[in-house]
Amino acid sequence: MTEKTFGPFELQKAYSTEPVPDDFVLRRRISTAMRTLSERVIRAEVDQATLQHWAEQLEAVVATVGEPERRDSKQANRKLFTGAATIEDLYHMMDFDPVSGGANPIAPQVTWVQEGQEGVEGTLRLGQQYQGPPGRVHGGVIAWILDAVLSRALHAAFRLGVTGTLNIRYLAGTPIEDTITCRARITGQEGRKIFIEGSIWHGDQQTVHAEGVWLTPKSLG
Ligand SMILES: CCCCCCCCCC(=O)SCCNC(=O)CCNC(=O)[C@H](O)C(C)(C)COP(=O)(O)OP(=O)(O)OC[C@H]1O[C@@H](n2cnc3c(N)ncnc32)[C@H](O)[C@@H]1OP(=O)(O)O
Repeated sequence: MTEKTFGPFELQKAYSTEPVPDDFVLRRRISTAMRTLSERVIRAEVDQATLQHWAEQLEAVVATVGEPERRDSKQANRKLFTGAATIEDLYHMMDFDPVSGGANPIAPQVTWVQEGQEGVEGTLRLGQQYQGPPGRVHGGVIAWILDAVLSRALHAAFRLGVTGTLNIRYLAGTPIEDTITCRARITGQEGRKIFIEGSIWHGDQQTVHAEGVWLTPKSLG
């Protein structure tokens, strides 16, 4: 049987509907364990002997992993633009994303509840490792997440671009260890410049407003 292949506009749908490749089932398990571990060890009240034991066990895992060769993600990207990307290629492009990528151990996991031309909405919960002021999410982490959420609104509208400018207004503290909601939508376009706005909410309270300009590359615009 010929393997199914995909182009840029099928990427999002295929990623959410095709079966997860076997190796990504395992890559996601590894990343979930690493994310859980990083949340649990932060500020853990344990004795010196326990810390020593954890350090040795983790150093042993790092030594076992070594420095494996990596696949070149540019190749998968090129295949996508000619409609020749396999599901494995799509996972190599999407699943290591630093926000929401299931196979990236540092990626906060967003549950997308809406994705379309009219905008995107997702929920997430950030743990202790993302704390800035006590009980609140670090401002830089908020910018990191919103860059990805506003980019997602661009992709959901079948457009491509890179962040040119991202302005963030912190309206109130955003809590860690509770569910927060992120939203974004395209508000306008002038030539290659696409204007996007976004927000973070805790319940009914808006804690962050963001607006930015994304630039479609000259080669595509
Ligand atoms: C291809 C898709 C890949 C998707 C991957 C996921 C992306 C996730 C989001 C990211 O994190 S992207 C990474 C962070 N961003 C970057 O690394 C971008 C680095 N900067 C650049 O590559 C260039 O500076 C940029 C493409 C943004 C602009 O260069 P150009 O040579 O295309 O801009 P040009 O000088 O031709 O200006 C075109 C218009 O855009 C305006 N402009 C240029 N840079 C701007 C900027 N930085 N912000 C806002 N507007 C900008 C400029 O004033 C002008 O406006 P007007 O047409 O009205 O005169």
